Amino acid sequence: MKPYVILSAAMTLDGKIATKTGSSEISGEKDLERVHKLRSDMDAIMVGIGTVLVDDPRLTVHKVPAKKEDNPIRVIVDSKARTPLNSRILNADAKTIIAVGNNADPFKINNLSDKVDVLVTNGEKGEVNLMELMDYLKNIGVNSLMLEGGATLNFSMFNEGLIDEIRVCVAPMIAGGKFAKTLVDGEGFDKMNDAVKLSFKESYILDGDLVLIYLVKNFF
Ligand SMILES: NC(=O)C1=CN([C@@H]2O[C@H](COP(=O)(O)OP(=O)(O)OC[C@H]3O[C@@H](n4cnc5c(N)ncnc54)[C@H](OP(=O)(O)O)[C@@H]3O)[C@@H](O)[C@H]2O)C=CC1
Ligand SMILES: Nc1nc(O)c(N)c(N[C@@H]2O[C@H](COP(=O)(O)O)[C@@H](O)[C@H]2O)n1
Repeated sequence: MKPYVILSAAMTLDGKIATKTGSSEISGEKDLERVHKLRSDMDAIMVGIGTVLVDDPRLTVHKVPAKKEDNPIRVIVDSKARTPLNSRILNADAKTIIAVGNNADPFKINNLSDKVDVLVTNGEKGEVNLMELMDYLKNIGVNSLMLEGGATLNFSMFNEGLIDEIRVCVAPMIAGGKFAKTLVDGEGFDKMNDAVKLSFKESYILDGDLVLIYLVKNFF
């Protein structure tokens, strides 16, 4: 069992979601309003620890008028419980769940547990078991989940067949750089035959940003 998962991201025309230094202000204001309306419609929003460490995101609805109850549950994929204790995702603006692996330091888990919910999962190599996490979320009533990156988590989620839809903003910019993160990094697939197949749904322009919506076709 799993929630319906929408991958949401902004990238430059050359597919980068951040520069090599981690700078990632890509969407224009209108596009950010679109993203935040989507956040308010979703039950939960998920990012990887890489994104938390670089961006210190809030993951709340703050670009359009909203009440505290409009904020989705925040879910962090953090196998070693590295989330800094002063991170903004630990504040009281919304419920937060940190998913860790079974080798995470119990002391770090305890510190995080004082502030938010911590879920210990059983990934084979100590990573967060994403299937187990999806099952847990669905069981607590999360029917829709917005995946907001980053590049490494996006690949794992595709690799495990957990993404249903993609909504991406393509901004009229080129960032370049072989060390800049792209929409999907991770290990990548070996053969193009294994690539995730998509079906085009919709596109439109928001103040120069191109919004593309695709459905994922090949569930296995
Ligand atoms: N433009 C945009 O729309 C967005 C841009 N970004 C940018 O992306 C960058 C961060 O991306 P990235 O560095 O790839 O980090 P991610 O946010 O993708 O986090 C990846 C980390 O999550 C942890 N993790 C635990 N279990 C898993 C698992 N099963 N699969 C995958 N990861 C797992 C790993 O760390 P560990 O082993 O320590 O647990 C891994 O290194 C930042 O620069 C950020 O600004 C991010 C989101 C959106
Ligand atoms: N849609 C979108 N456009 C961009 O240009 C972005 N840089 C991002 N980044 C994602 O949003 C998070 C920040 O959220 P808060 O404003 O702090 O709530 C960031 O961590 C990325 O996940 N998204």
